[in-house]
Amino acid sequence: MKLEVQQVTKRYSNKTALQDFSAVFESGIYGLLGPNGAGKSTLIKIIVNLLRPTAGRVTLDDKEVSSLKAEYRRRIGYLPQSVGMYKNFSGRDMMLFFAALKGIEDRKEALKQVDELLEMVNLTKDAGRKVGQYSGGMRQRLGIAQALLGSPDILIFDEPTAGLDPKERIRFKNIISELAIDKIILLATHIVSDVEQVANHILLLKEGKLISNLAAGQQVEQMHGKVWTVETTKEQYEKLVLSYKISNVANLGDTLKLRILSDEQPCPEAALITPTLDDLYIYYFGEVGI
Ligand SMILES: Nc1ncnc2c1ncn2[C@@H]1O[C@H](COP(=O)(O)OP(=O)(O)OP(=O)(O)O)[C@@H](O)[C@H]1O
Repeated sequence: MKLEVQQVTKRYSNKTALQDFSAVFESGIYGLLGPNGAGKSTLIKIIVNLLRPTAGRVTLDDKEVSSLKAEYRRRIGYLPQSVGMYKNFSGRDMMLFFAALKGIEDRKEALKQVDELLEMVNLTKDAGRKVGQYSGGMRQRLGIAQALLGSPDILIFDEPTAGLDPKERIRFKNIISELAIDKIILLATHIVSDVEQVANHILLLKEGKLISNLAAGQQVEQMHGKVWTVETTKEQYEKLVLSYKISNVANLGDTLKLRILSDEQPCPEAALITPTLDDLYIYYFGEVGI
């Protein structure tokens, strides 16, 4: 299975949201990382064939996805940033409705899948409650469950952990890891920890351009020799922050312990340390991805 995005550009009137984006997705988990407005949702909508690119194309096993229609829709599970739901439906009925949209016609099969997925996202005991009474996190979990209906072999999640508490975030990551065999999974997020440890590949998207696409380990590897630690006074910190990107500041009482991102040693006392994906994010995007 090979999903290929070929030189895709998307312009919205005077805004270029995506510029000449190319990537090949084969089975594995791909993390698409970028700050708000980077173009992640635009790319995803183009991949799932909800939006037409201004230029370029998307193919699945060399066939253009726009020509595959229902066949392609059946193979895709998609969690948009916001899933439309009927407030008066129970969680289970909402899922049965999604199952019908997905083309799962056999009622018994639909019920089986719905109950399994509700269990998977920890909503079994709330399955009979109205969706209108669900918390944001519960609705998000229902959204995740609907994406998994029909066991699609391509799963695309836009900001999947929005509204989830830490325990549910871990649960989501475990679900994804278990499902990953022989599937293409794409997770778009600005939250580094969403893709850390779970993604095999990391794509960095900045202002509509793909700036890096590497195996997860290689992404972090490229930061070797660029991450420094140093203990400073507040005054020294105020000087360093003007010239360097700082990925973390720990308050030690009288002093501050800094993580500095720099190609050269920022000050004589600075020592090199092992980089993380957080460091990479701040190196490229200059902001904290929490
Ligand atoms: N329908 C639209 N019309 C005009 N501009 C748009 C439209 N949709 C998105 N944009 C712009 O395109 C750029 C990319 O937006 P997009 O939603 O793809 O980014 P994103 O990385 O998903 O960000 P976020 O996480 O905030 O959704 C942004 O500058 C956005 O304002």
